[in-house]
Formats: sequence, C-alpha cells, structure tokens
Amino acid sequence: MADPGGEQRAALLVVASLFPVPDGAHFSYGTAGFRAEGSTMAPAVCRAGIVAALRSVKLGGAAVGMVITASHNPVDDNGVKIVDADGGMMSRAWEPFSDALANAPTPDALLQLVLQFAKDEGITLGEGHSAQVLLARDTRPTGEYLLDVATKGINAIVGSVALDMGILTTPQLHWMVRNKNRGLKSSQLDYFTQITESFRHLLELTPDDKGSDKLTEKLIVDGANGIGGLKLEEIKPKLASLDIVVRNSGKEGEGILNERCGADFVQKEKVHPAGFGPSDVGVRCASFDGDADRLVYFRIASPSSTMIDLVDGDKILSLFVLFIREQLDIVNEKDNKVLPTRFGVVQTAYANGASTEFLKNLGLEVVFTSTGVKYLHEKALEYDIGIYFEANGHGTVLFSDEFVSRLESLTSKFSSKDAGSTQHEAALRLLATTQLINQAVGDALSGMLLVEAILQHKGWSLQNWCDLYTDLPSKQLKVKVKDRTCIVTTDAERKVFQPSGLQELIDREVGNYCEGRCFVRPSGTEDVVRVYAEASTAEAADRLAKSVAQVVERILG
Ligand SMILES: CC(=O)N[C@H]1[C@@H](OP(=O)(O)O)O[C@H](CO)[C@@H](O)[C@@H]1O
Ligand SMILES: [Mg+2]
Repeated sequence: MADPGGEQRAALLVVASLFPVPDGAHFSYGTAGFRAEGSTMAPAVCRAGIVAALRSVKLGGAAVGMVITASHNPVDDNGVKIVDADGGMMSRAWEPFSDALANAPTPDALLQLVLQFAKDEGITLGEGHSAQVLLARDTRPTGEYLLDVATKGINAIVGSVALDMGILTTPQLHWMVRNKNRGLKSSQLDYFTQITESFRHLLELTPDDKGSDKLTEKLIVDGANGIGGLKLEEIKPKLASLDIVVRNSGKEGEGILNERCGADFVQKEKVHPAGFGPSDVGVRCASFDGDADRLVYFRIASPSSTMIDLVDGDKILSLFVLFIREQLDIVNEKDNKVLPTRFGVVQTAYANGASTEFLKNLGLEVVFTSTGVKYLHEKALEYDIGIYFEANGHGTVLFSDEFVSRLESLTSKFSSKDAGSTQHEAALRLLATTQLINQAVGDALSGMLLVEAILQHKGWSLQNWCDLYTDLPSKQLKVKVKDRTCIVTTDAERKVFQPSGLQELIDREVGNYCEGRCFVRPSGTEDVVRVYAEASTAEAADRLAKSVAQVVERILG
C-alpha cells in the first residue's frame, strides 16, 4: 500500500478520535444519505466529509457537494448527503465504503479503511492533488454545528478545500455543483437569475388567446417553515407577474420546520397544512418540503373540512409530459425528427395507478425503478428527454446534451430564417424549459415556476389540471418490525422475494378487492416497513392496507 505520508495519517487519526461512533450506534447510507437525530449525527457527517473529499480527489479535483439536511423529517433530525460532480446523487458504487467508514469503530480502523479504499480506487493521497467540496445546510438548529464537523472531515484529506455556500435549498447546491463543473456561472444569484429569466421567457411565449387572468389569481405557497419559503420570498419581487403569498415561510416565529406542514405531510395525510383554513377554499396552493426538493399542489375543497384535493408528483409529471410533447410535436411537425425524440417517463411503485394508465394511453413508454431519486434520475438519463417524478413530488425533466445543442442551433436557425413562426416559438419554449427546470435534481422552486408557466400557456385552472384523470384511492401505512431488512423485494419493489410465502399472502388479500394493488418494502430512511395499497374506494384501500400490515406484523413481528 503506497504510504500517504505521516501528515495524512495523523489528520485522519485525529479527526476520527474527535467524533467516535458511540457503542451500539449504526449508520447506513439509505435512500437519501445518512439520517438520524441531529445531535447524534457528528460521526457520520465527519466521515461523509472524508468520503466527499476522496470523491473529489478521485475525479481529478472536480467540485463535489455535501448537503446537511433531513428534508421533510422532524426539526430535531438531521442528515447528510453527498452530491456527485455531475450534480446528481453520489455514485452508488461508493455507498458500501461510505457505510463502512461511518461505522469504523476506532481511529485506526478508519485509517485502514481509507488507505485500502484509496488503493483499490487508484487514489493517490498525501501529495499534490486537489479536492473541493461545496457545502450547504438547511435551517435546522444543528446545521451550523454539523457543517463545522463536515468541514473538519473534508480537511482531514490533505489538500482539500471546503467551501461553505451558506443556507440553501438542496436543489440549489446540486445546481451549483453541476454548473461549476461545466464551467458555467454557479452562484446563488446566477441560479435566481436563470430560473426567473427563463420563467419570464416562457410567459412571453404564452399564446395571445390564452387566459392571462389565470396567473393573476392568487397562489398560496406552504414553505414547510423551511428554506424554500425564505428563498421564494427572496425571488418574489422578480416574479411580479405572479400573485404569490408565502405561508409557513421559515421566518422566525412562524412555526416549526415540517410540523403539520410541508409537501410530505400534505401528500401523505391529504389534509391542508397548518396556517391554512376555510378562507383559502378553492385557491390554488402549493407545498414545498423542508429542503425544497419536493413540490405538490392542492386545493382546500370545503370550509367545513380539512380535506384537500391533492395534485401530487404524478400529476405534475403528467402536466410536464403534455406540454413538452406538444411543443416537441410542433417543432418536429414539418422537419420530421429535427429534434431527437426518445422520450422516457420514469415512475416508482408509489405512482398512482391512474397516472400510469393515463401516460400509457398517451402512447408513452413508462418505466419503473426502485424508490429513491438516485434510481429514477439514473434511468431518466438514458433518454433524449427523461421525465421522472415520485408521487411525493420529487422529480424533474432531464434533457440530454445532444438534445439541448440541437435545440440551440435550431432556435438560432429559426431566428434568422423563420422568426416568430409557430415552430420557432415552440422551440424557444422548449429551450426556456431546459433552462428553467433543474437539470441536477428535483427542485420545488423551479418546478413550481414551470407548472405556473404551463397552466398559463394552456389557460388552465387547477380544476382543468385535476381533471386530467382521477386518482385511485390509496393508503400508506408504516409497520414497526424487529428487522425490516428481512424483506427483500424484486420487480422495482412491487413484489416480495423474501421471506418466502409473504408475497402469496399479499396476493391473497389483493385478490379480495376490485382494482386492488398492494406492495410492501423496507423504508430506506426510517426503521419501518411501508405498506401501500390502492383500490376502487378509499374505504377498500384502507382495509387492504390494514390487512396487509397485519400480515407483515404476523410474519416479521
Ligand atoms: C414512500 C416515500 O415517500 N418514500 C420516500 C422516502 O424513502 P423511503 O425509502 O420510503 O423511506 O424518502 C426518500 C428520500 O426523500 C424518497 O425518495 C422516497 O420517495
Ligand atoms: Mg426533501
């Protein structure tokens, strides 16, 4: 093993002894990084800092990111996830090492793990290499402390530089990392300028006959008392065409992060968030999660109930699909296939069955992956245009580099020869969309602006959007078991493979219901087994979920 030198060894030993893993603690790099109660996160965060710095060294000094957040989880939790140099999630191939490092029991064990991994990966330590890690955190009280811990971890790889980008939404940091490594402008101001300018371009391209009054109708945004609300307040003056009211804005004293508010709460509970009430009945509302990488829309149905009409990630996806396909068809109409058209729609098992049916009826290829953005994103990258969404509101639209460069040459060709033509305008709309929607990860701010621009383009109310299809009633439950990892799934998590016999029992329950569908899987972020059920009525979906939850309890205790 090449000796990295005394300085490097000492730095690793020192930092490992500063943040030892307590007896009995175990960290696991789950669906979205390490997560636990904030006050217990220091060992995992420090070691994630080491991993991020090593990743940057491995990639020749390209910028890598680290976000300190626990997203929609309670305010006392915190977490950390690593952003790869392309702006996406850290390569899955590095997760086993991250797990092993986070749990290394002694400073010496940690040192040996780093040395062995560096050797296996061909990473040269301790000499003239460079590494840079961009850091951000959300608004949690433990964030500042954990950011400092992360910096210590990063600095333990000699030659690394940690850059604190401040309090940001998770998608802002992903965007910054991607842009930086592409040699593009990458500050927060650049991000704000890009999304607000491309939004303005899209509005300018709205057909004259469409109801411009729709946007003057109020939009109320639930910021989950997190960072998304604060950033939205910051850009609101640049969105003068929208009448936006921010509630649960994240301002001091307004409420507790994610407590009875935010996209996760709204989507799972199907009731309106705190701070909303009867006076908001019928108004178009949107909800972000605590780190603003999820977006759902909703409307309070009646003054006498807390129930909402939910417009979830599946319906946002459907709206994006309709708009992009329509513009693509216009551009390609005359010059057949002037733009590449491999169009992929990616969902998970949690997608409402009615949405999948709707998309298939449009003649689209719908593919399924396991839960977790890293899987959906990876799949979407295989297409010229890859659209993915989780039902919970995390998703985006990815355009391949080739698609964007063909689109750029096409728009300049049109501007000199065919300016103002229908085709030219459709191409410009697509180009503005590639600029508006975050290419690194799902982004509530940019996603919301695209939704607003499309509703305006179509002259649609929230009702028109809701009417695309009717969701099948569904129910989600959590079951506490001794060891959730006993459940092994297959077929994009739609079938249980182990323990044997469990799938047959689920099938038997499902067989009792009309339009019944049900699956179970171990959560990657909580110590529970999740049960999801769909059926033709809400009451039947509840009953199916409950009976399958009982089966899981019986088998796994
Ligand atoms: C049913 C559900 O909403 N699951 C969420 C949740 O993962 P679980 O592995 O189900 O705990 O958190 C993930 C990270 O935010 C998100 O990607 C995923 O969709
Ligand atoms: Mg989130």
